[in-house]
Amino acid sequence: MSETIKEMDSEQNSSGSQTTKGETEERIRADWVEYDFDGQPALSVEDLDVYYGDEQAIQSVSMDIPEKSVTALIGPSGCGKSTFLRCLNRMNDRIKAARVDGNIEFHGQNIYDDDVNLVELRKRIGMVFQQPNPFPKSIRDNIAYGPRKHGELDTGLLARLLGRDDSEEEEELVERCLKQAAIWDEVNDRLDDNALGLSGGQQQRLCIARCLSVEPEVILMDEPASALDPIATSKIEDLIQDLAEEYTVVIVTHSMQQAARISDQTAVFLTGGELVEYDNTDKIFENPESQRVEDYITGKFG
Ligand SMILES: Nc1ncnc2c1ncn2[C@@H]1O[C@H](COP(=O)(O)OP(=O)(O)OP(=O)(O)O)[C@@H](O)[C@H]1O
Repeated sequence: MSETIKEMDSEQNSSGSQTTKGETEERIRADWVEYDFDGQPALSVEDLDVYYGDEQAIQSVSMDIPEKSVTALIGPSGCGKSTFLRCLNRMNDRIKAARVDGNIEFHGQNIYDDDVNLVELRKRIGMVFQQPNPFPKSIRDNIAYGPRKHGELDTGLLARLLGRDDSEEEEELVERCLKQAAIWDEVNDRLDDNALGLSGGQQQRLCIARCLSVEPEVILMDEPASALDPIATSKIEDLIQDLAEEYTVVIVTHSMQQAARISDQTAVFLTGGELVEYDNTDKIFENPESQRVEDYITGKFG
């Protein structure tokens, strides 16, 4: 693998002539060691390229993301981890300069097909960001907002008058999501308080509970603990591992220790948006195939 990368860096093939993009992609694929896992992929990424204007941020990435497990995306700053993560629920569509080529299959459909309903897609593939971003509303409303918006909960005066008040269902949903996100015990006596009054770690767990309220299958997390202290981080890490029993979690992290602690498989991206190695987390950290990955993990660069 490392030889391939060196060759690619020089942009010359063995006969000394310039390498075309097609040849480069072919070589990435030819050298690629497929990550073999038991079970089903939740998402299958094939030949993904992402450009911001003329700059390529992701280069011909293919990978299957196993369901109900934690997949960590690691690599040095600017290597494309967040860009890749945002492709998985089409958040890059919101960035004007971004252009995405390739396929990402979710339940047999390419999420980049024209007829994909983005609201529905992002409901099934939710996202948690680096900075906790609760709505400036009550704790209860943070959880109930999504289901109300999607028409799954009907509450309030009109609903009561029409005899289809879902207040009881809402109470159950709020409790279930807050319990799943391991924050119920800390907030159950103040559900009507403003969420902005919670600590950073509590706000982040509330955001995870909010994401769960619309019953996603996949949860994308972009450095969800990087703004938190070690105790809050540890709670988020425990929570992520618990969630992976039911959900597929994909997490971008700058912390190799965190990836090693909580993930089942790790994908290592290196500069230029190449996915250089993707394997079982123990294998990546103990015996990587690629010299460049070993150098990165042992701190020789990055
Ligand atoms: N909205 C944008 N517009 C233009 N270029 C962008 C945009 N977002 C990212 N990039 C560029 O794409 C490349 C990959 O960025 P990205 O944020 O995905 O990397 P990263 O690995 O997540 O970095 P970090 O670890 O620092 O968050 C970088 O060169 C970055 O400058």
